[in-house]
Amino acid sequence: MSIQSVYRKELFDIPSDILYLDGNSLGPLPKGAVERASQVIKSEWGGELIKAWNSADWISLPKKVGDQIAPIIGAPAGSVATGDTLSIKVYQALAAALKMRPDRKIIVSDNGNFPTDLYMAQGLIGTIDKGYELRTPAPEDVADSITDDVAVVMLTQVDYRSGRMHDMSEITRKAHEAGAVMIWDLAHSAGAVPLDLAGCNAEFAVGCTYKYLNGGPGAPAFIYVRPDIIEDIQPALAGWMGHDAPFAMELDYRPAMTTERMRVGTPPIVQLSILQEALKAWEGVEMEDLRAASIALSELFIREVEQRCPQLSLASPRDPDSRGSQVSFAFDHGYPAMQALIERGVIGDFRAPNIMRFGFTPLYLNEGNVVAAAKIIEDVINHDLWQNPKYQIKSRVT
Ligand SMILES: Cc1ncc(COP(=O)(O)O)c(C=O)c1O
Ligand SMILES: Nc1c(O)cccc1C(=O)C[C@H](N)C(=O)O
Repeated sequence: MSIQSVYRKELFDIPSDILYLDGNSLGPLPKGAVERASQVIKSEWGGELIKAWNSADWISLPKKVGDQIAPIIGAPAGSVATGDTLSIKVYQALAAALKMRPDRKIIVSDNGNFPTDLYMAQGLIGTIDKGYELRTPAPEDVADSITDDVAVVMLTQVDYRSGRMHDMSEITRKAHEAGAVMIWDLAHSAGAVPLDLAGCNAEFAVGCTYKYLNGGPGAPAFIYVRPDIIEDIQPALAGWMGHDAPFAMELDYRPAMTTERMRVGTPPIVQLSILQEALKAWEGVEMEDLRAASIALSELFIREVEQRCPQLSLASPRDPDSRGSQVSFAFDHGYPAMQALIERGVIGDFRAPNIMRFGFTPLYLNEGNVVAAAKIIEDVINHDLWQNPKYQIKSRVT
């Protein structure tokens, strides 16, 4: 395997002066996206008006896109529904999972989870009867926290700050042994690491498509439900698009017999079309090859940065098998340093309190880019370029 085998930068529109190490937060623009969006807007919406639900088959788009995502996450066709935001999908999965264990009240997550997942859990248990408890042990204590009274284990596989990766099959096994339902958030995994959802047997998985899958800002989220349990799942957000016959306009909710029951309302057709176009970049990509390339790039980056900048300390697991597709360094002046890097064309991001985060996306990054980025990081750190007062103003959102 060579890094070249998955490299297809020609499919993306990335400014030539940018070294983009933030595809773990927002993927770049796929070249076909503009034409596709314009076709959907001008010809389909503009020309066909409401007829396009049939003539352009908008109605099937959420399912078609779910089937494109399925092989990337190791799920069978028909098991992935798309739409809404990831926060919504977390809520739906958790609500359905709690219904599956009515006699249990404990949810286990971890204190490294992305805040929205914890907030959705807090919001949900605040609306149902009292007695539910959300436990957030340290990630390394999760396995020991899965006791026989736990209803649901809800984790993000790859930690958004450090890139530390939970062992999906081992934790799922542990959860099932304790009689708990397992939910995985794959926001930082889908398109980043090989996944075998079917093999790990988890009941639910959710994820977003604007990171490694390059669907664009606000791209629809996805939800996987293990096919053998779908008919017993009671959707908490029982929207008409999850109904078995939405256009029958029945007064009572009757859920679709597939994962489509996890859909809620009208699908975002323009974003879904862009995502469908973006997912073409994955055709012919073997996830094992992508992983090998991701590890090669990440290892090279760590070596280069550690050699050049002893002031930065690795905040990701050193063992690549315990890391997703990102590398983080802790630096007390991480915020201004990242601003200085961005101004010099190296785009990563900063996460409080001191994490400089860099994503490795082998579809459009190669070794040359990694070495070039490390040289610019060396310049910024070793010449204290971050000390310029203009970088100290905390004006950036991300
Ligand atoms: C693990 C995780 N869950 C959820 C989200 C966000 O969800 P949403 O797309 O609803 O903003 C993110 C990132 O934004 C994330 O990293
Ligand atoms: N979803 C985002 C947004 O709407 C604006 C800025 C950043 C994001 C992100 O995706 C953040 C990301 N989940 C993270 O890992 O920090």
